[in-house]
Amino acid sequence: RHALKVFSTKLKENFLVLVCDLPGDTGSGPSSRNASVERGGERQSDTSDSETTDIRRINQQPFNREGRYDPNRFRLHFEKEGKEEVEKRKKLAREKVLQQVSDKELEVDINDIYPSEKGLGFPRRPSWNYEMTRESLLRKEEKSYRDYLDDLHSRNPPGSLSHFEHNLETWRQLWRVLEMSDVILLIVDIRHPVLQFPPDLYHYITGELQKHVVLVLNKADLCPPPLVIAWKHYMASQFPHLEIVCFTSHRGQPYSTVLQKKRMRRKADWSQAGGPLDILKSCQEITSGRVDLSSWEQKIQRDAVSERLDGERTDEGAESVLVEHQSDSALEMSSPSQELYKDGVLTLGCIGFPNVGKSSVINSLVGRKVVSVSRTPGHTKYFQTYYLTPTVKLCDCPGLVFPSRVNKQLQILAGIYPVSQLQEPYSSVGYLCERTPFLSILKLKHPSLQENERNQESEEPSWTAWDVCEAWAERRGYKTAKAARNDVYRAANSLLRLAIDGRLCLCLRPPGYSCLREHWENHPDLPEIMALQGRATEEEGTAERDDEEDGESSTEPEEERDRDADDDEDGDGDDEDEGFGHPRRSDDKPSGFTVNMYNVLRENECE
Ligand SMILES: Nc1nc2c(ncn2[C@@H]2O[C@H](COP(=O)(O)OP(=O)(O)OP(=O)(O)O)[C@@H](O)[C@H]2O)c(=O)[nH]1
Repeated sequence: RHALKVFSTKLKENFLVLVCDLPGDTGSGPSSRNASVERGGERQSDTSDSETTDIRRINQQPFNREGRYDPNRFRLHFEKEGKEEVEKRKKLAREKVLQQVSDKELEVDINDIYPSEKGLGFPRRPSWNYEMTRESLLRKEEKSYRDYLDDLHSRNPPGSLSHFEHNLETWRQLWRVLEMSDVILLIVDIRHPVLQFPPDLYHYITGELQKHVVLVLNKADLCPPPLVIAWKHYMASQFPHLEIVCFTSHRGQPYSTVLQKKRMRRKADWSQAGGPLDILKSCQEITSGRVDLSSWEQKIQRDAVSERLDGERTDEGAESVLVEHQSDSALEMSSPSQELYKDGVLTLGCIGFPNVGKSSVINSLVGRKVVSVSRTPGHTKYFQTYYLTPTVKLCDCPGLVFPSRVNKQLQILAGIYPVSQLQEPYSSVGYLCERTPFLSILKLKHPSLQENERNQESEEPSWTAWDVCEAWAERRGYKTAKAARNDVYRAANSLLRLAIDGRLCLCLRPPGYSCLREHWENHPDLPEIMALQGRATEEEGTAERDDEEDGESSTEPEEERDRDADDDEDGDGDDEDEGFGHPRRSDDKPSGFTVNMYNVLRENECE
């Protein structure tokens, strides 16, 4: 920490920016996160003072090749589901015939996800003073947290709440980030922003804390531009104090195919992101001259220039950014900063659900890869601060799942749960299939049909979620090890991953979207959104570049792949010729909208 302080001071004086790892930060010090692990008495726990036997810990701490504990993984703690409920859902997935839902059902009102009368807040830090001992403060926090849970459960009958974070330590990190930040970047996935925007958090920040929230509508590349605009307007109408920014870290990418997924990982280029300048503009608006943000603006410009010159940024040319790793002791007896923009520095806090792309946003802002990126929810490293420039600091927070009334199947499709650890993936597959034209995209053959019946003109049999998984297993050749039967569990996992990655894309819509469709499809902001997505130019150039890259091997670090136990490398990588289109529903006719987003991936790409 001493070394870091020295660097921090130099940083301010000379604009010397360094990447710095704490030498002793292997978890052996008494105040490190590993100390928490030791305190917890279990090597693999990230501690929850509020743990009960009803908690399921998700994301087993992985061991790397040498079998060492990885301190950077933060585990989600969700309430265990009853065996009975899981079995019931499995049965339903085998029996219920899938029916396409109406477009109206894709429209989601935020008040249905977070009804105000259900007390769906988040746990607050209880008051404290310097007279209290550390132990008494911790006890008070635990009690307050238990009271919060009791209240929540008294207002919401069993089974009605979504999965949500039960690890008090994660909430403590949120408190700390809220305390030390001047402006909060609340990051959501544009495909379903209302699932990941807890109104209580917004009201707390803008009301009680009197701070600003910048809503980052991330992964804008996965959503048709009219829908991006419609969501932006909806959120602005519901939450008038928000600054709203659209963002993508995968700018100019065609809708991904299985092959493309690997390329995106290999070619992660953070300066390609669309949106950093808009975040800066929002912050300029908010700070209105109280912080000198010119160094940030220059950094963004330099990043853009170096990208144009080099095509690819190298570590040598790129600016490095100092990273300060906060220990858990930093979460304790600290006083909330009352003073905004202390020492002329703007502190931005990054908050969001798991998998919304927080790390990718941070990487894009920082300009080089300092945070590992993972598809596995809950992967963000523990509390870290990035000194972006002498006057701009970024604070990271682990992925947080707030309680809501969203249905669990949808929640899983929104990527909050490590798919490989799902007890029952089939009902989520059913939910997905009822909302996407899965048959035409996946080109499945019903398991009840014999090979010779394939092309016969018989009536299409009805499908259950189980049938879909079975047919997908058949198509991909997923077999169980013992009996060489179709591996439906693996198939279900694979389908869910396609959805989470946006390759079998389910986008929710704001209320009234269908009625106003034409309005959004002719909106004057469309060119702006398309430019952000990097789609204003034709995809041809990208395709050429893709071809050149064939056969290159991934440069993703080995450990990174090891850590992603959730990845289905072999499964997904097998069929490099396969791709899955942005689903086109019956009414997806872009009237008057000249660039057809849905044509970007044609259905026959699957063949
Ligand atoms: N298509 C698309 N995918 C993205 C974008 N940003 C992130 N992703 C993908 O989303 C997944 C999650 O990204 P992360 O940046 O690791 O998300 P996170 O919010 O930090 O996740 P946690 O560590 O779980 O909290 C990864 O597979 C990313 O490649 C984006 O702008 N567009």
